[in-house]
Amino acid sequence: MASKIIWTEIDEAPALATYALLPVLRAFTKGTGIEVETRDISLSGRILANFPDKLKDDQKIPDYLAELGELVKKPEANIIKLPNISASTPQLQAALKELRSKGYDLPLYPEEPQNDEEKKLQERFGKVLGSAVNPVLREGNSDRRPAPAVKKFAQKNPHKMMKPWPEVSQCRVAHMDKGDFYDNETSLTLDKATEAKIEFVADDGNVTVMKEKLPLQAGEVLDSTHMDVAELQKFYAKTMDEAKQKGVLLSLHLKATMMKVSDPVLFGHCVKVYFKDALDKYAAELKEIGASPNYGLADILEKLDRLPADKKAQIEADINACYKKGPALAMVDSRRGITNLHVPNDIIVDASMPNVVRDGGKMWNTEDELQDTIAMIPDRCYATMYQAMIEDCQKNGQFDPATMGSVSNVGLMAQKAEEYGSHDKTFTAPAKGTFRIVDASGATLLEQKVEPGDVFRACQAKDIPIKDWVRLAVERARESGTPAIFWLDDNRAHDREMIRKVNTYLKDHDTSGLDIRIMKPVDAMKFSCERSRKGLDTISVTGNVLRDYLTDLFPILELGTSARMLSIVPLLAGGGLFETGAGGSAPKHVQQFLKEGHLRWDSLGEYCALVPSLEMIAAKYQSAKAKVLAETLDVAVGQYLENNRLPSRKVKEIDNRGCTFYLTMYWARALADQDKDAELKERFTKVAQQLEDNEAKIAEELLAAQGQPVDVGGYFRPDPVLAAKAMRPSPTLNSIIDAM
Ligand SMILES: NC(=O)C1=CN([C@@H]2O[C@H](COP(=O)(O)OP(=O)(O)OC[C@H]3O[C@@H](n4cnc5c(N)ncnc54)[C@H](OP(=O)(O)O)[C@@H]3O)[C@@H](O)[C@H]2O)C=CC1
Ligand SMILES: O=C(O)CCC(=O)C(=O)O
Ligand SMILES: [Mg+2]
Repeated sequence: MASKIIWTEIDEAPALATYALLPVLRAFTKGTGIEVETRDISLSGRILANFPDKLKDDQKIPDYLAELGELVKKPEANIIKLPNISASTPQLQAALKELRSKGYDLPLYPEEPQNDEEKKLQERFGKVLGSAVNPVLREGNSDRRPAPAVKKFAQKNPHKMMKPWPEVSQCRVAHMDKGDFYDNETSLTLDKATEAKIEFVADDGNVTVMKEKLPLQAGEVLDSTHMDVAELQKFYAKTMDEAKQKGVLLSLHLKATMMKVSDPVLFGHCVKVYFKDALDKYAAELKEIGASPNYGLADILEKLDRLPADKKAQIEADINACYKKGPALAMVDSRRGITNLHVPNDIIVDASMPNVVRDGGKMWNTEDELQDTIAMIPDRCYATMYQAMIEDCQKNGQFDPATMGSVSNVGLMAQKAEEYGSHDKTFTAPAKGTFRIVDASGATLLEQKVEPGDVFRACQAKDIPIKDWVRLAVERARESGTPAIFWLDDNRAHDREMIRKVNTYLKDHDTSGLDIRIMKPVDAMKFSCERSRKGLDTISVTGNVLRDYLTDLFPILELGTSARMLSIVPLLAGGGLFETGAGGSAPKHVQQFLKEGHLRWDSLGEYCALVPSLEMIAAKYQSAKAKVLAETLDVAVGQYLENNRLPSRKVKEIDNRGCTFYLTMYWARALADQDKDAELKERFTKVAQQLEDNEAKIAEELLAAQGQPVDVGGYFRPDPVLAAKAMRPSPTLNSIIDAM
């Protein structure tokens, strides 16, 4: 059987970086029996794969995501997964616009479907919206941590992004104290398998089936909950008053990309409350032009163009009056006047809250200065642990990356665990009534009484993944000799079921001498912060959402970016999914690249992910060559760090292309210097020599490419020829690599 690495083609900065790195990987693995194949799972690729009927033959592409979704269930899976866009509606619209302009005859996305046909079309697009990729590929739990060399490097060369916490800080996390998902949650563990359905029973007795088939396994944990939107609006209004009165910034932190059904609605309510005067006054006009607060203020402003000029001006003036009346909003881009409420995917909580901590409890104001913010995270399931960290900083000051210990994570993720698999079970209540989950016998398993507009959701966590998660936690605790803390809250219905399971499954393992505890998220956060400040490491063992949040939070503080994390998904079927870093696809990096030819993306995550991927081939196929490649790449990564070849943020200094060049040179040198494989040694002795002899020339050629705008022929679907040209601007380097 061929040993194959699948490299995912994705979006934005990591997609550009791939144009530099992949040719190197292919050249290095040539003749070793390792094949490197790509699969396009980018947003644009997924759109095209979804509409073959609308495309010419030469425009069609296969549904690679579905193919990889099958592959991850097989033992031979070995996939390098780079971060991809989880598209919010505005991102989908932008991608569609680009594709249509490139001659792909795709239908428009109906934001507000008017008939059955449009509804069907919306559903079809729904497949590519939001976090459409990760839940399909993540058929395993998550092991995210800094590689020892990376952590050591970060302590020796602490990043300079940390700002001090002020003596007096008005920063706080504001959350609801009733009516949120946390408050309303009910949960149970299935004692036997059944095929359930979700129904909505209106108070007038009318029953609507919301989800026809909900197969449930024995032993799985099933939850239901809802967000009371009247309480949510009250909460927003109250917090806005508080921010106004205290003279601090107001910010909202949600995850509208991943939580694609619930969070745009939660976001929309905030837009509605903040701009209430204007939106209420012109409700009829806004409806007519199809403007929805759920897509953010930017979308509303754009659609105003559909109105006569005087009406547009009136509405704009009224919107501006809301800014005067309300608290100052945190800005995403103060120079362009883009606020926190403009676009739902601009404030993605896992990435945005760590920046608040990093910046001393502040966000940017309209003057382009940092200012204290009240950070609204409506739901208490996850808000309170952020507040615990903020309090820790207010008491003890900023964390010190030079000395702080690491908080790594073992996350329950497999088989669409918990909230991150709830999109097809999330509904907005059409009326006053009850959502109920009914089993095959007609008995109600769980139910939620709701008011119109409330957001209902059901979540599942299957038993096999939970067992595997506990196993992985014990294994990590044993291998690292580090305390492992299960972040579970016995005040949450779901977590109570989980605690029972954890206690049961821990008994399957030898835990003697290990420090394994279960703590509430707030206490676990305090405990982990305290240890980290003392330079001690701690493993957080969490559910899917905290996995996501904590693996950005601590790495951003410790390493400057979560891109430097090792992010391994040991698949349940025995294969491996190697994610590159724990962050996203960095749209800002692309903007900078297009403007001034400097790509500040750090591919360390990609370099690091390749090591276990090659190790897996070595182990599975007894490939001595793969083993040597893995060992030498590990050495090269060490050299890359030791010699500080990380990308600069500034134009005309080393960028992604230079970084990948140095990694290449160090890797070649390590292969030349090893003695386990004579063939590789011979081959790479020459290559290493060539690269080293030409180091100055190559570095110069790479720098010379910077400083002017770059055209890669598109944002969501760049032209591969132009992108390759832009990302491989050194003829000297190219000739060495291409001759291999
Ligand atoms: N696994 C996945 O597939 C994930 C996908 N996403 C998707 O990514 C997109 C952007 O999300 P967003 O929340 O802005 O998060 P990002 O992680 O893309 O960006 C946040 C910031 O983190 C820094 N950063 C991230 N990766 C790197 C890297 N490799 N090198 C250097 N700096 C890095 C950058 O800081 P600076 O600008 O200061 O340089 C960047 O602006 C969204 O569409 C989202 O859905 C998000 C998370 C995970
Ligand atoms: O899939 C997504 O939308 C985001 C995933 C993510 O943020 C993570 O896994 O850290
Ligand atoms: Mg994340």
